[in-house]
Amino acid sequence: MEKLVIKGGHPLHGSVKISGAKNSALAMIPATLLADSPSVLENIPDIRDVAFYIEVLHDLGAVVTRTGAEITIDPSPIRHQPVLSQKVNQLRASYYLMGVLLGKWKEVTIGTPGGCNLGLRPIDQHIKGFQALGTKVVQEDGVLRLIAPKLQGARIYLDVVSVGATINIMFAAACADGKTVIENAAKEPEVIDVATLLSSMGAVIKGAGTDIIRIQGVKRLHGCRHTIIPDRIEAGTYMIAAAATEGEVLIEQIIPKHLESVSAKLREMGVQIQEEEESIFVKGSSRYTPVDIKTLPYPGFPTDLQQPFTSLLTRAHGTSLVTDNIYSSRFEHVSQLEKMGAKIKVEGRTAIVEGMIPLHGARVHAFDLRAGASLVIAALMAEDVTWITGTNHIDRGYEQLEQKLARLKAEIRRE
Ligand SMILES: CC(=O)N[C@H]1[C@@H](OP(=O)(O)OP(=O)(O)OC[C@H]2O[C@@H](n3ccc(=O)[nH]c3=O)[C@H](O)[C@@H]2O)O[C@H](CO)[C@@H](O)[C@@H]1O
Ligand SMILES: C=C(OP(=O)(O)O)C(=O)O
Repeated sequence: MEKLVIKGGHPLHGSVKISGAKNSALAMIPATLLADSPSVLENIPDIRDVAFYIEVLHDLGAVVTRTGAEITIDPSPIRHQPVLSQKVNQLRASYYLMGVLLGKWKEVTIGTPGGCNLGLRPIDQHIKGFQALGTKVVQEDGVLRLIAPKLQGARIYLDVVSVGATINIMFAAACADGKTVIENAAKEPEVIDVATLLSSMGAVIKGAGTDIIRIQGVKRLHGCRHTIIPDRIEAGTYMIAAAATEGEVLIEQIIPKHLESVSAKLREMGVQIQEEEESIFVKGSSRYTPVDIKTLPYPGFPTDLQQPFTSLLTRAHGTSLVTDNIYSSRFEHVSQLEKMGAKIKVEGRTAIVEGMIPLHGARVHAFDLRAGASLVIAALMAEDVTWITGTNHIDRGYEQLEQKLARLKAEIRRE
């Protein structure tokens, strides 16, 4: 089984360039199918989820060409057919094909989406939105069939703040007749990024980045060129890793504003954070104050950095609490961190993390993407060697992880 082998105890030093945002890319790749001419997406991250999505588009008949971090997607040869491949079940963001293909053909038959196993991940708010736009939904044997003889704009209130539902409804609404209003919409930077792409394609969208988004449907969308925003979760992971190893790292090609909640928590612990226009310099320390983390929709602390942050908290001088308000059972990393010596107790949706615990190397497994990131950070902190399996999860979301870390003077290799 493929594994990452990490010999810890080296402070990270140097600079790291952050790739394009996974969660923008995974919405934009399908979004290009809404157009009637080719689109070019720049700053596409070289990660497994993107490769998978490109394969799904190939299977549908689109022509996708890739040159470095740029992909061109020509949707014109795409055929109307059910999307039932295994790939759909392995990719959370395959749910975006619902909104896109519904917008394009007013009908879609699709397998249920996969992605990280974080406990229950319902898509009832996506469905509620499609239904409000006039869609009939039938679910049987793990397959969803959505049919809308006509998509009609509507007022939709989301019961939970959902990134996926907000974006998916924007896709269908961009092609509906009349005006749609999404209330209690997600405000994540990736939602704004996708709205910007759709606007460049000819859609009429106002309010992205606030909790009320207004979409005026249009008859046709055309191809465009768009540069994806930097991945704030990848950036946050390197910030945490720098702090955890008492390192000094310049995180480049980022939007510091997107990381305010992470910078604030690191500062509260005693990490030095210096923000520039497009970079953040992180300087670790040998003494950290314990802090409490509560994950919330943006601009709150992101759930996707909760697991990596937990590894750092094992170094704090006291006990910290980590509460995940988005995914109540996102604690698959805890049993593995315990193998490395961590003392963490999970009570409901809260992990109680004991500090001042030196971690040691062990054989551990990444059960999901960010659990993998948390184990990599723990391994960088540990004195001796750690073997991490489950690299397929880590590769879903981190471009060239071992190369980037090796450039920061980490001792890491893939076997
Ligand atoms: C591909 C992608 O962009 N993934 C991100 C996206 O996932 P995803 O879009 O799946 O996450 P959501 O924002 O939809 O989920 C937020 C919360 O709402 C709940 N919910 C969501 C939809 C729904 O119909 N019903 C419902 O109850 C979820 O179970 C969760 O508790 O946002 C999450 C929250 O920031 C991130 O962790 C993921 O990295
Ligand atoms: C949960 C995540 O991804 P996905 O929604 O694609 O499973 C993540 O990026 O941490």
